[in-house]
Amino acid sequence: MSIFRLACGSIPRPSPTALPIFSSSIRRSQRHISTSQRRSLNMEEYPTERIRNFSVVAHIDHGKSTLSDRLLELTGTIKAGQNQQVLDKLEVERERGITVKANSSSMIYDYKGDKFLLNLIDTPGHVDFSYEVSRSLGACDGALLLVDATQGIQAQTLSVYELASQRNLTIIPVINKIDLPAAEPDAVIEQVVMQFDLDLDSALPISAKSGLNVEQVLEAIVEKIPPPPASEVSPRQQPLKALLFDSYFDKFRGAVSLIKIESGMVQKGDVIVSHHSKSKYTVTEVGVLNPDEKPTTHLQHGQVGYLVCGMKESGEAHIGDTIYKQSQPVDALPGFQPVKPMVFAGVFPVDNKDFLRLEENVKRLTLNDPSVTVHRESSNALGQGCRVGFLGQLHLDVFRQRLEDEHDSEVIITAPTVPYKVVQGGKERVVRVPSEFPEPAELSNRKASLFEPYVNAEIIVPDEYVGSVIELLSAHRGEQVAFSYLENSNPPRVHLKYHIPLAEIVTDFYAKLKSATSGYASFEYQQADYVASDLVKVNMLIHHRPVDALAMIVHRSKSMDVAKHWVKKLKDVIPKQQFEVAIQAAIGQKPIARETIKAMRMNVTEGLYGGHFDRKLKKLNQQKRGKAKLKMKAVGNIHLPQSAFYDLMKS
Ligand SMILES: Nc1nc2c(ncn2[C@@H]2O[C@H](COP(=O)(O)OP(=O)(O)OP(=O)(O)O)[C@@H](O)[C@H]2O)c(=O)[nH]1
Repeated sequence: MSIFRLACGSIPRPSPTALPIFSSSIRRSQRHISTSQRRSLNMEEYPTERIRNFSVVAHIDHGKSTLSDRLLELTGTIKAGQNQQVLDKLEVERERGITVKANSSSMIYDYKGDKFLLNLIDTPGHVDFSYEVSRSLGACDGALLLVDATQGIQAQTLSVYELASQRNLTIIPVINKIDLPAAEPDAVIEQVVMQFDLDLDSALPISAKSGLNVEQVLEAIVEKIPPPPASEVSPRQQPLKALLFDSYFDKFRGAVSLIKIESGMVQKGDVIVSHHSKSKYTVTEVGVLNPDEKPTTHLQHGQVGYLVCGMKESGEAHIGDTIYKQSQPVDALPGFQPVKPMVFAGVFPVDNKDFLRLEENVKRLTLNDPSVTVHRESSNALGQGCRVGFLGQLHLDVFRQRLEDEHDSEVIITAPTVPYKVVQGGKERVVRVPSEFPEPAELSNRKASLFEPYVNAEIIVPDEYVGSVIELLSAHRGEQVAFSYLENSNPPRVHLKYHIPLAEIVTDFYAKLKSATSGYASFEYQQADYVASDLVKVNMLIHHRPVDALAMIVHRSKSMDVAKHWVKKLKDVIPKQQFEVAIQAAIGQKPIARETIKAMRMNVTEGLYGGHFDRKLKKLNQQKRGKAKLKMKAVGNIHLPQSAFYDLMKS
């Protein structure tokens, strides 16, 4: 089951249209320090029983990155008092204070006289990035389930718990932010323990910010999370089997893979094979992230670290791949579910000359993100561009921001569309661009049937807002599946389950939910099924000519609202002409909404003073006749500048 989620923070936070993602190439390449500057760590000192691989999972903003910082400080991995989210290295992550890319760091913890190697894998909180959470958990034996003591369980707490328990991970509930006056640690502990059927004594109330009780978290990691399963045979005698769970790109060394060794060992000079591509590589370096790269003598059974082997393209480091030694072939590990993009948008340069640069920038940003797809697309109105597929709206917004932040490119991103299915002549095809949508004639003859993707959504909301949330969901064509109260919640909170079209939640749903609940709702979704649907394509016509880049596929019940909204928006950005301009929205040939931009009226009587009434009248009549001529001449001559598209899509 592929997982697609979108979360709505329960604390009001910056607009979701400005959040970040993708490749960690920039961040991680900064980690590379020349080998001579680094001392190798002897991994023989860390047999499996002294290793703990764990993750921190939580709803957004519940404090994962802050807790990670404290753990790194307490173990002396980073200097205390830096008070910055060490694992959030992307500019956008720092700026927005959110994690968008899973990250990891190893730390050495002295516990009762023994040294333990703790491998922490930080995960992003936003649900669009939950594939990152899922694959990070694949490298772990346990997870800290972090819950904000002022907010209690949120929609994503439920989903990350689900992901962790599916993988049979040991879960330690950690109740954070107990320093806040609004914190209710006892109630939240009870809520978490009851909801997930956990041991009451296992819950740890902490403040990641002040460090209160964080030492206990380290102790619990060692005591409660099991070490990776031990093997009877020494790692040197076992065949190497390593799971590639993440990668980043370094411009000097190529793709650097993050691996978990399931069996055997790997060291510099080994010839390894990718199970996925069967390509062979010679290992040039192995090590751990501490949090910067620290080379090690080798990596062995149970350990998590990085591996450099001359992979020139980031795509060669295939996430979920199994790595083995050339001399000892092994069966592949289960790997990961491939994630499919569910939101598609056209990305075009504001200036057509910039296309190649834009394409290169888009590709660079998506290098390390296997969930993104990029294909060339051309539009009559916008010229050459790319059609990019994302996991969700947030994923798209993050991409846009990173493109603008890191590559200094202004881009036009067309209205997002979801993948619809068309069954025609017994054949099924997926439509990701409105231009591929069947013509109304084909639909009216019942030669084609249409299906749209639905999701299973979960919302947790204080009961005072439940009425407005239900209203919002039904306005977005959602159907209620379940309604229940969360236990031990004060104020009472409702847990809603809905079946809702994906298209309804990829536009402004998130913002509406936040405003309807003052930010107190949490929301997430999983891809569900395809349902037969009465869909239409709405074409936008400017001065009777269709503008392909503005066409949209919508449910028939929404077509009128969408049409009115877009003709109005267009009216606001198209400059006045010397003739009247019709802006229409149409289904097939049939217009369903119209706005008119009145002609620019020049004052032709300027300079005629006093009683020249006849001359004024003559001038005005001349102007009228001139306009009629102009109107005819100018049919089809409206040129909508790219900058107008930019304003249109931004507004
Ligand atoms: N008062 C208080 N604030 C905290 C505590 N832990 C985290 N915070 C604050 O909560 C906010 C969110 O913390 P993060 O560590 O960025 O949360 P996160 O879960 O990593 O967020 P995402 O990466 O966006 O999912 C920040 O403003 C932190 O300073 C705590 O124990 N007490």
